[in-house]
Amino acid sequence: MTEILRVEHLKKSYDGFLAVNDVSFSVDKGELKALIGPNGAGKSTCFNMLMGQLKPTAGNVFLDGKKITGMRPREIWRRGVGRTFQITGTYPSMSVIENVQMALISHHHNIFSIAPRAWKLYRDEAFEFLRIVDMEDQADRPCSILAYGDLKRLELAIALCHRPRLLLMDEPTAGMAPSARIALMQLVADIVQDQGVSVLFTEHDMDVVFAHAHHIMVLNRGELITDGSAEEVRNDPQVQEVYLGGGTLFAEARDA
Ligand SMILES: Nc1ncnc2c1ncn2[C@@H]1O[C@H](COP(=O)(O)OP(=O)(O)OP(=O)(O)O)[C@@H](O)[C@H]1O
Repeated sequence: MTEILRVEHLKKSYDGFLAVNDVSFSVDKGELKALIGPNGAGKSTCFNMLMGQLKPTAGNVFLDGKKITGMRPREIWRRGVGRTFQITGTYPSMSVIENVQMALISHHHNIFSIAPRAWKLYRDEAFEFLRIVDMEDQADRPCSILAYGDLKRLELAIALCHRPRLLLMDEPTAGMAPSARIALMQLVADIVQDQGVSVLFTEHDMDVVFAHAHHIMVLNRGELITDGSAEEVRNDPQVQEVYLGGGTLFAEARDA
């Protein structure tokens, strides 16, 4: 497999406190990889450095072999790294398809196409993206009345409009019912397989992680303690110590 993302010796210190300490890993093309760890392990800090929102204290990030460390978020996004957030960012006053059309207008650099003409633009293409997330029958519904799980799927369609080669998903199933979580991640896994996009995601729900991730990395107190298959991670004594020996993650998974 060819790697799309390489992270080398990444470090982030907040006033002397090492939130991420010497983390190195890679993500392959077409890979669905999870970054897990207890609360405060450094997952968001790591994501924010990959996306350019935070400047690393040390270390480097390479996309397709090119150094992107220290680049602005927009430049990293332009190079093909997309992101979805824990809190969805759709426009509630618009319909489902209009939200996708807005993303396509931005993708095609057509931001001067102001309404009313704008709503005719890219409608067929928008339908294609809604089809990918199985929402074409909801195209003309206002976003404000969508169920939370549908909003998440819409957000995924919007992220795909920019044809990301790598998608970073920060707790994609946060706030969802357990059955809806599995369904959303199944959709993501299908997209990875059908579109060849790579996905790196953080997640607290272990059922979701172990059901879908090709590989799993475990971060604990800023350090990467393992990076392997579900089987390797499950049997890793350090991981068992973190989660069974007083860590919070298994408890959260059980209570979910
Ligand atoms: N801006 C900041 N200033 C100081 N400390 C911070 C800042 N942001 C995060 N931290 C600390 O860095 C550590 C890692 O935080 P981070 O949010 O990256 O963890 P996380 O694994 O994403 O946690 P969670 O699962 O709860 O979202 C925590 O101890 C946190 O308190």
